[in-house]
Amino acid sequence: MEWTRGHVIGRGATATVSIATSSLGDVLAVKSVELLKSEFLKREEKILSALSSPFVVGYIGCDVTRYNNTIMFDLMMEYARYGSLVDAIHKCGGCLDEPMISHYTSHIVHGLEYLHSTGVVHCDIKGRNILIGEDGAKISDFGCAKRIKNPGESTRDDREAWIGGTPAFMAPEVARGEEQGFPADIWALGCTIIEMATGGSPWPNLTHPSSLLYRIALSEELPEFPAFLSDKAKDFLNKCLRRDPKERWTATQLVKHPFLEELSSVKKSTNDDTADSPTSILDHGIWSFIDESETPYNHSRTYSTLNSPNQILKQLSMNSGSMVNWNREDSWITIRDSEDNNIRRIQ
Ligand SMILES: Nc1ncnc2c1ncn2[C@@H]1O[C@H](COP(=O)(O)OP(=O)(O)OP(=O)(O)O)[C@@H](O)[C@H]1O
Repeated sequence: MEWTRGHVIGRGATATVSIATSSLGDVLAVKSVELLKSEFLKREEKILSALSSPFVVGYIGCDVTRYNNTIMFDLMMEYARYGSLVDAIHKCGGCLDEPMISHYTSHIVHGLEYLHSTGVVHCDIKGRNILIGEDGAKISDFGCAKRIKNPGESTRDDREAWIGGTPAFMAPEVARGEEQGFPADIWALGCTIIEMATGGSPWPNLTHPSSLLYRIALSEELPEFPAFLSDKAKDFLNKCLRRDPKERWTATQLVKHPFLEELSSVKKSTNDDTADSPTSILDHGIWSFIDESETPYNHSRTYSTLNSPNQILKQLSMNSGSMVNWNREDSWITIRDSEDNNIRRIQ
């Protein structure tokens, strides 16, 4: 397919997204990265190309092109003209009202139900990774996603053991480096509902990466439920934000929750259709941020072999390998391991 690159519409930690037009006049979005650094985008392309749902951004194709004397790998997708859910939150004055939250949540839950039924864990659900198109919200950015081959089995291969995502949206078991399965996406969905309701982080008082990870991993706390939400909405949040992943509702259970009953027009059919330069987290001296005198939160039996929050944070770092990068944009920091494909994002 012939296509022409237009202006930039978004920049992530790894890629630049531009608008483009096809020779047939269709408008599309093209996510591009230098071919030599395209490992993550190729992996994203592999996962996205196998998906087809009205609640997931549509895959169009991929290409290798020359741009400004650089060979680029391009992932072509459906163009979501209203940008991300974060853009929608800003446009609505900084937070969404409950009917809008219910509306978008319905789409995201249906998207998760579809992904999980195909064995895909998204691993980075948050407002920035939900796009808004003509027909509603769509899950995008599969750069952290992974396939679980045998969801019912406890044995996991190396890929299934990867831990990734954005710490403010990380489930406790993920923050502890234990596992990242379907329930982790449900926790992140709960955090995204809080993001829609407040326009901010689910953990607003924790801006420091290590404090955030300590709190999520080791405390018994939950993010605060926004007071203005109805009992139905709070009950929905309560089903998502359970610290024990086994107690969280599945996406299939959540689609039937009364909080989403308002939804009438959701299509359920299958669709055929400026970041800073990355620098090493070690260069930033993250471990010097960890105050030995910081009070450890309650430890549970699951990580009894670890006797201090420092060890847990160090284990998280080791899980992410040696080539760890972070990248600030809109206050988010993304950390990736280019060798083992492990990814961390820290707010
Ligand atoms: N299909 C699309 N239609 C419209 N805008 C898009 C589309 N895809 C991405 N964008 C815009 O580009 C931004 C960056 O895209 P994306 O999150 O996929 O990149 P990324 O490099 O994986 O980001 P990060 O790793 O930092 O989350 C999005 O937040 C959104 O604003």
